[in-house]
Amino acid sequence: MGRGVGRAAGSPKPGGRIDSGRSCASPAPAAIAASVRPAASALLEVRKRDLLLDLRHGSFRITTGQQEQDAPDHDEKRDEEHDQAGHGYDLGQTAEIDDRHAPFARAPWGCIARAAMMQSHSPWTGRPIVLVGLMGVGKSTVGRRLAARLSLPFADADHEIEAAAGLSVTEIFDRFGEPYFRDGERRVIGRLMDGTPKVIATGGGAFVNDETRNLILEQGLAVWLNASPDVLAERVRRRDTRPLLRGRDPKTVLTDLASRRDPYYALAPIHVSSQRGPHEATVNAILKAIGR
Ligand SMILES: Nc1ncnc2c1ncn2[C@@H]1O[C@H](COP(=O)(O)OP(=O)(O)OP(=O)(O)O)[C@@H](O)[C@H]1O
Ligand SMILES: O=C(O)C1=C[C@@H](O)[C@@H](O)[C@H](O)C1
Ligand SMILES: [Mg+2]
Repeated sequence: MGRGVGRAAGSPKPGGRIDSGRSCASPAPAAIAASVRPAASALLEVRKRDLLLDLRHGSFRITTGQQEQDAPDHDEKRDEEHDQAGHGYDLGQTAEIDDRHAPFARAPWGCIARAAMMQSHSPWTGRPIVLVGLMGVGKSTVGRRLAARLSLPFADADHEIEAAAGLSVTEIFDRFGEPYFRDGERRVIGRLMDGTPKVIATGGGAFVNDETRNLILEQGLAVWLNASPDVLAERVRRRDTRPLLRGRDPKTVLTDLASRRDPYYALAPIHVSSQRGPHEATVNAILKAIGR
């Protein structure tokens, strides 16, 4: 079932391009290997640094005593209601700088400001802030809140693609296939990266595309939102709008995607972990990480 995107029923743009631009040729295996090698070595470097700066203590915890609830990214009113009601679990909730790639993993709250400064290799200078990461991590719902906190426009790449195509993401996958969606995604993000300050939530696979990733890294400030497969699987179960998960066990798929995509996401200069907890905790962690 697709997300409603305000299209004229039965009048998709037939076989047309989702956005203006060039078509995307599949990368040759050698090109993929060349792209992955620096990603893996970057990851290794970060891990080495993590070992040297061993700040592994407690966690920044917020307890709201309520279950984390669904908050569809396109339903702002409902999202806000959930926010006011409070998200999360009756256990301690965590929003922290990424626990594998940052030197201040699981640091107590008092350490996070200092740690965030250490992590801010690229403090925000007004470039588009681009959220990347796996499905369900919160790019859309956190991104919209982040934009509100910074008084910036917000754009959701998935929604932009849907609006341009007059079809939901699921319908685009079904009618035209994933390569067509990826091509549209690349061009839509190219259009969104217009140099003006804004927050952009990407689709989960966007940052894996070499051209898209390079554009974001060159012209934006990429923030990797990360969460454990358990947390992701809980979140994505709430909506049946992700074609890559249809009829499959979400945790299995997300664990597999994480192993393949994390080396790419790790190339983002800012890493923020979004574990169980309110969206605002993740927003706060991002703001600290980008020096705001
Ligand atoms: N602290 C939190 N951080 C992020 N998401 C949360 C949080 N608490 C609850 N959620 C919920 O997780 C679900 C997934 O979030 P969202 O749709 O923003 O993910 P996404 O990264 O945009 O996924 P996709 O790549 O599929 O678009 C939503 O229902 C959202 O409300
Ligand atoms: O991780 C992915 O590949 C995807 C994530 C979603 O945001 C959508 O872009 C689409 O469902 C594909
Ligand atoms: Mg999204």
